[in-house]
Amino acid sequence: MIRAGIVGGTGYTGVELLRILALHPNVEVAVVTSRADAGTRVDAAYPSLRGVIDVVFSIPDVEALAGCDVVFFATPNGTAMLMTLTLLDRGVKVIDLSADFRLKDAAEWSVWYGMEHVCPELLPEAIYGLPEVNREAIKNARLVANPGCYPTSVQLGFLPLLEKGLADVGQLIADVKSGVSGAGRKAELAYLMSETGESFKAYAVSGHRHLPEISQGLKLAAGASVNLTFVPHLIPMIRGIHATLYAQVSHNKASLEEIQALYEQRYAYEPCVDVLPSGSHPDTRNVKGSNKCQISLHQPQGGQTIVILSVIDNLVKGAAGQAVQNMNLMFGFPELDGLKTLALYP
Ligand SMILES: NC(=O)C1=CN([C@@H]2O[C@H](COP(=O)(O)OP(=O)(O)OC[C@H]3O[C@@H](n4cnc5c(N)ncnc54)[C@H](OP(=O)(O)O)[C@@H]3O)[C@@H](O)[C@H]2O)C=CC1
Ligand SMILES: CC(=O)N[C@@H](CCC(=O)OP(=O)(O)O)C(=O)O
Repeated sequence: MIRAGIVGGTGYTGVELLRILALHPNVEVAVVTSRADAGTRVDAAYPSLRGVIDVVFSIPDVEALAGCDVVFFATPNGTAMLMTLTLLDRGVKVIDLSADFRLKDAAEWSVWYGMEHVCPELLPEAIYGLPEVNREAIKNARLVANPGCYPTSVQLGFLPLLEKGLADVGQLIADVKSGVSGAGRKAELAYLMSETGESFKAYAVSGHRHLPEISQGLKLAAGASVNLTFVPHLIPMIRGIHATLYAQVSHNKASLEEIQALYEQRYAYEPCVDVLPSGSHPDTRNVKGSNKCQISLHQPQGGQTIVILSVIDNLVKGAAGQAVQNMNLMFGFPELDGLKTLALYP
């Protein structure tokens, strides 16, 4: 049994970590923090956890967290970087669900996140926690930067094409829709039901902070700089991300059948990526609550545009589930421990 700590245990990704870790065979949840709810039993705030989590919310305290084997940060950007160095020095492994360690370039991070990085010296060491790309490095990591939700769906969708040099890297488009839980549990006017319900809008079209993260990953896959247009949308549902990705693949490079075979081969041994039969239309409902990414491929009117559809649950493969997948790799546990949940339907 290892001891796990969660900083930010009352947020959506924190509670999702609790839901998954509560039934994990090798993990005892030892510390769960919340400043607002300190002193309250976790299962009083979240009665679904009665009988499986026996912890009281505490204020974030580095001494208490240092007694854990692994600490998850499910906190707003700029929080994990304040405590990570101390925890690593005390022999604790850290998995950060926020963006503090995702970008390799501290100056670029400051531009997108609007603050100075306090420990840029850790950025080279941090492993980007996308197991489908970095599985071996994750196994030996002390510090994992868990990918963002949009970046997970977009990278998994584009990777096979880019790794094989089949797509025009100057013309990539990611048109992506997220459920409202992607914005976290904060009370804000924009996320009220009466603001988001029965309506649908794009946002941050001129630049979203996930753009540099996605570009960084796609550049590594392609071995060349990429030009990506990324447009996020807020859609009136609670969980789920649907990415519609467009890539130009000239006819003399590959047919749709060859691309389908490439994706099936690339993800054949990936337990959390499921390539659907050609022509399928994945539905966010079919991955809700599970750590799966479902992908399908299309070639409208036989043209040069390949359309890739990629769906995940933003809170699971897009956050807490992927974080547990990374923890399993870091501690040598079976990769799917705690994650063998099927989607809820309907
Ligand atoms: N929601 C999603 O779909 C995804 C979110 N992420 C990222 O994961 C992180 C958490 O997201 P989410 O769960 O949605 O966020 P929430 O806003 O729902 O929750 C944030 C949590 O962090 C705690 N917190 C806030 N400020 C601090 C602080 N300064 N120090 C310590 N704890 C703090 C809060 O509790 P309290 O204030 O009581 O301490 C709360 O428990 C964010 O960085 C987010 O960007 C990543 C992928 C997907
Ligand atoms: C719908 C919505 O608002 N989504 C959030 C992104 C999700 C997120 O939490 O961002 P990180 O993965 O970088 O932590 C946003 O656009 O700000």
